Amino acid sequence: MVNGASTERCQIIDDQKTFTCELNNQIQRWGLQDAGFGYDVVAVFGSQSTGKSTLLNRLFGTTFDVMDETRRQQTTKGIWMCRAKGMNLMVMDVEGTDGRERGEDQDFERKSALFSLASSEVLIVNMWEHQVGLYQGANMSLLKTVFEVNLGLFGKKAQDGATQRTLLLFVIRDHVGQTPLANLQATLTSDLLKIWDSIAKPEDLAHAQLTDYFDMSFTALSHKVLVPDKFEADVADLRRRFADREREDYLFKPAYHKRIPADGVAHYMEGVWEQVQSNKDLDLPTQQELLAQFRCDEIAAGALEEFNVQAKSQRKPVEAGKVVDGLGAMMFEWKARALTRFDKDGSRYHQGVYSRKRADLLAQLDAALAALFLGQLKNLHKQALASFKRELSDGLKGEAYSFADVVAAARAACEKRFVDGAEEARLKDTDWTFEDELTLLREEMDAVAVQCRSDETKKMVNVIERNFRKQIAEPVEVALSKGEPEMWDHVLKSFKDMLAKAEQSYLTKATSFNCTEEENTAALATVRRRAWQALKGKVDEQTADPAILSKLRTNFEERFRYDDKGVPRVWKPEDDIDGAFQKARDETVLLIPLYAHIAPKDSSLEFSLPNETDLTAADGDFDFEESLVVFSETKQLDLTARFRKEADAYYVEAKRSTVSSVAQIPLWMYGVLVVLGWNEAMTVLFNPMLFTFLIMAVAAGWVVVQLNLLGPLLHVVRAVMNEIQNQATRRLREQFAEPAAPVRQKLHAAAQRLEEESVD
Ligand SMILES: Nc1nc2c(ncn2[C@@H]2O[C@H](COP(=O)(O)OP(=O)(O)OP(=O)(O)O)[C@@H](O)[C@H]2O)c(=O)[nH]1
Repeated sequence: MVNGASTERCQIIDDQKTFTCELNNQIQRWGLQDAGFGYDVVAVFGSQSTGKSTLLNRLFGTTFDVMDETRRQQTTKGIWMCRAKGMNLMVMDVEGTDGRERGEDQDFERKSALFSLASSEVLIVNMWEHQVGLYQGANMSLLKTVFEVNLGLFGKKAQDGATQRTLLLFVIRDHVGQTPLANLQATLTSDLLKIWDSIAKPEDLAHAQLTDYFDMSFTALSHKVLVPDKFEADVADLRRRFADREREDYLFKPAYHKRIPADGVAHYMEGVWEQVQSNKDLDLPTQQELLAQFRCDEIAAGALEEFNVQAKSQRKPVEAGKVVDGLGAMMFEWKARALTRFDKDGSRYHQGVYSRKRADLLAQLDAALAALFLGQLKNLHKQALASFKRELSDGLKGEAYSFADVVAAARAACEKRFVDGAEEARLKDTDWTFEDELTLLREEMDAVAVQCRSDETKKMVNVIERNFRKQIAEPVEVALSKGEPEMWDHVLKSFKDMLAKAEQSYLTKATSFNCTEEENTAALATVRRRAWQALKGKVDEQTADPAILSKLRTNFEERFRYDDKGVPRVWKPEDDIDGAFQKARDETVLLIPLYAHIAPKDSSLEFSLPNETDLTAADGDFDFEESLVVFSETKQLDLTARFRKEADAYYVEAKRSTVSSVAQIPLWMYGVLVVLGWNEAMTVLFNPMLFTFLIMAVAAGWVVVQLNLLGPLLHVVRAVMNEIQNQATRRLREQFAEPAAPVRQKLHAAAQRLEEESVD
């Protein structure tokens, strides 16, 4: 047999007694990885070259190497494994015993037998018919050792009290039929019982029976060479006993199964082999626990890896502050998927270990998800607070709103959104809560509402002040322009009426704000003070220098220039201008002290502002008593002086108007003019040409005036006059310049002559 690896079979333990690490992959290639408990293992035990590989190949369609007929030499070395054709069955071909190649070293035989027993459900004990009854030939000595060691192995009862059973299937080869199978069976059974009795048993298992641990079955196969057809038929029948679950003599009974899931077989066998190798007593429960730990860790790691990939996809947005829709559903799915994956493969292993590892995995999953949950809560909190602010500012637009209703609606909506989101993200099977976050959110929303209320109150006070300022302007202007003794009464009455309305409008609105008594008191104080300041502002504007002087002037004019009936006076020389002037001036001057203090005649109309201590800093310092003074004493004197000067001008003007009327041309002068100019007028009227000229001049004048051409005409006339003047000047210069030229020439010639004479 050649030790070459192939895809079909796999050497799990080589002749150097090393376990291969390829088995797991091979099981995958055989397609048995996910078989769970739905697979079986069978091994063969027997002397070398007794047709073991041949039998396995025929029975299970495996591809184990078979010895070449011509060379009787050991072919199977170590232990090989192959998947049976058409069955979920792993078949182990074990190196034959009594091997000449290994001499007297029975160590490997003992180990491989132990390993086969610990791993397989059915152990085929293969022997020639003639070996039956022979102690050495039938490997009875080896079986004795195996039984002994196995008592330690199988003797330990499982937690449920059951023992691990294995079927020993004795296959007698080359059965010629001379000795019936029943006889051979009886011989073998008695030999086995003898061996069992002779082995050294632990004290607590002194009465243990062979049948407590092993089931035995016997079958004979006809001679392969002498009666090949019969041999084939026997093999086929035996094959059916392995394959057909319906048969009564079906060999793979559930009791024989080692309860190792297919995906853990490789690891389990490796562990068993290590223990066999280290010559320790095999402790299968411990082995199974170790295997369970190893496999559960592996399965959990696989599940966790997939889970982490899924969780990572949402970690970034959550960390970036985004609220991930449907995060709870996703987390539930990832978690369920990881647990299902773990349960599917892990639940087949040792239950204690499985439960422990499942709890570990669950804790890891929950820890990873809790971070996402907390992140989502934080983001929901932020989002809820932001939308609360937004909804408040949207709801508080316009005039017709109830602050309390807007706040309550926004608060309920945002809280609901937060709770819904948090509830969605919370995994029901955890003890996660979001109460603290909700409490915090409520507190923050309250703080925002309080701040908003304060802002709104301020805004409202500002609006009231603005309206007040607009409304108070007219009554103040009207009252102050008259300058009557009761003007301050009118001003303060209007002021008080308007202030009452303003306070009422504040209180109406404030009710919906749920403002506290202190807040209302403070706001009303501010309203009163601002209203007073608005009034004072208007008064100041109306009593500024030009305005007050204009008012005094108007007042004076009314007294001086109009008579008692309001008719304008035309001063005559005989009128008492001085008396009227003095009276009007003095009466007007008396108005200055009236304007100087805001003081009503009716004391019930007096207004005062208490000394407010709770006014905000923005309102600044304010002295009410000082605000009642419009003009100081000095200012009054100044105004009086300035007014007097202006009044004097009126006096002078009045005086002048009488002088100009005195300087008028007397009427008789017009009579003299008519008499003296009578002849000239008659000449023009009765001369047709002059009269025509007169008519034309009048008509031209009328047209010029009608067409508004007087300006351009004057312009043209002026230009023509200038030109005439220029021309005249030029002509005159020329006239005087011409006679001077010959004189200059004569003078020039005389001068030349004189020069020449002096040279001579
Ligand atoms: N007489 C007889 N010969 C057989 C039978 N089965 C197989 N042989 C022959 O016995 C020889 C050994 O066969 P193998 O199947 O290689 O035997 P083996 O027990 O696997 O041998 P090792 O792996 O070396 O231990 C071969 O030449 C087979 O043809 C049988 O039922 N009767």
